[in-house]
Amino acid sequence: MAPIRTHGIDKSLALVAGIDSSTQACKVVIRDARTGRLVRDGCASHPAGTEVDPSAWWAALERALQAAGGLDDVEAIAVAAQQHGCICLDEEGRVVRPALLWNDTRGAAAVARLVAESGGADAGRQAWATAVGSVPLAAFTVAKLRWLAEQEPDTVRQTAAVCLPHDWLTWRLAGAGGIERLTTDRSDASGTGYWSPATGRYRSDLLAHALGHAVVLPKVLAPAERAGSTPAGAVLGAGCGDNAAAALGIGARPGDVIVSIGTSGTVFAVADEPTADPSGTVAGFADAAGGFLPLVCTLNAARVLDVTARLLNVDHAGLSRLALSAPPGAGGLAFVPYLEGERTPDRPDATGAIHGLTLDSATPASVARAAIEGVLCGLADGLDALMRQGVRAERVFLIGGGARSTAVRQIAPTIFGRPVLVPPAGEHVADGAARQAAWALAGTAAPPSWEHAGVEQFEAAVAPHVRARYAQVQALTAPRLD
Ligand SMILES: Nc1ncnc2c1ncn2[C@@H]1O[C@H](COP(=O)(O)OP(=O)(O)O)[C@@H](O)[C@H]1O
Ligand SMILES: O=C(CO)[C@@H](O)[C@H](O)COP(=O)(O)O
Repeated sequence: MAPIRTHGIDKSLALVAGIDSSTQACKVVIRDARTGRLVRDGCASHPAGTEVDPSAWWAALERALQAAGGLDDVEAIAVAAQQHGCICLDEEGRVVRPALLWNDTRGAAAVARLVAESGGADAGRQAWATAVGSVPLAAFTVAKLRWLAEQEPDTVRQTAAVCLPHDWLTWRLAGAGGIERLTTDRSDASGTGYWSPATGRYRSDLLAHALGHAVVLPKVLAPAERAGSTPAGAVLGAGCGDNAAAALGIGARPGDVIVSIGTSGTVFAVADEPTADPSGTVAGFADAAGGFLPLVCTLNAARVLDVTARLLNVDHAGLSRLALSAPPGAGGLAFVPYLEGERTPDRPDATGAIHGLTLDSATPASVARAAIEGVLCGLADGLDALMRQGVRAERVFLIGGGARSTAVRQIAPTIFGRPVLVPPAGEHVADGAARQAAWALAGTAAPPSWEHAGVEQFEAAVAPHVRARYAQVQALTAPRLD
């Protein structure tokens, strides 16, 4: 193993950087590699939209790094990023078209056809779950490739390599080079739809069938393996998907379930065994520590809270106050939050709805409470689906931007029917990437044990009528007009 570069200072002061290139923003934390102590941080926003030129992510990374004081004294770096995003590169490593993101639902029909080609809809779902641990939906990279094959033959002709946001940023940090130098990790590879967490191998045949020809794919690195180094000599960790990074960031262990309310809503568990759910509800992902990360993802989470606050002309604190002033169940109001279509359940063309309006329930407080309850009910359905896959849920953590909301913290246990643990507000995804960087730097068998500040536990009486009401109306939504 290469000796740790210490720049002539005490080895215990080695710094590592963790990057979270998520949907809405790029966040950087710089931490002490040994203790995990936060030294400095930075953030920069990303453009809106479901397709984004990766150069915008690079520009945001540069701004976030500058805000975080740069990398000159940093020994190792790792990048976590939004999963699934499809970046097509040509032979020279040039980006062929803007990346298609996880929340771009245009490939829904194309991927349904792809799945059905494996023996019909039901047999196809079983075949894909067996092959790659997941039934691909519009979010998956393979769905985007199939959509491109149907819609953009020129793009497909130019495409020589396909990679994900964290792969591309890591490759750029390493100074780019040829497409054969691209790397990824198990967690992000498992979101492509053409890599199997159970076998640890690509299914390049499935990719070639979707796209129409074979391409260069990033080498899949082990959790603590190095992806290379920056031109300045800092070690590059393998990087990972943002959900896997969050698990590493909060030090989750088997038996833990994490509910994240970010741009996406996710419910996922650290597990010792892979899953293969033929219904397509649970994605059978890998984690960033050598295990597995069965996951349910919804398209509508923190931004539902953003938009409801805007609708009610309040800020997030105001939304919390309003929501907590209404009773559980919001006087019969149920908010189905499918504002961007939905991934779980698979309803890409759905819109949102508010049901149960009466003269009494039509109040800002009821709308605020119903919006929060609606987001949480979708995630509670996800937790149930995980448990049907045999996942243990001994502790439930709540993280992501939405977990900063007092109302979300207090209402969550009424919906999940169990206490929820909330770590101190922070950038848990970037923290996980930083911990992975420290692991790659140390070259040890296990990641460094960083101290985690105390979690806060929220408990409340379960309100089963809220989920019952939501279940009654959840399918009653209008399709999009466009
Ligand atoms: N106090 C709060 N209450 C509710 N939502 C919040 C609060 N603070 C931030 N958010 C929302 O959380 C989201 C960002 O969460 P984050 O987990 O960082 O998302 P991502 O990783 O997808 O970029 C934004 O939509 C933001 O408006
Ligand atoms: O698609 C998924 C998981 O399968 C999303 O969780 C993305 O990884 C985006 O994450 P955020 O930007 O919401 O953190």
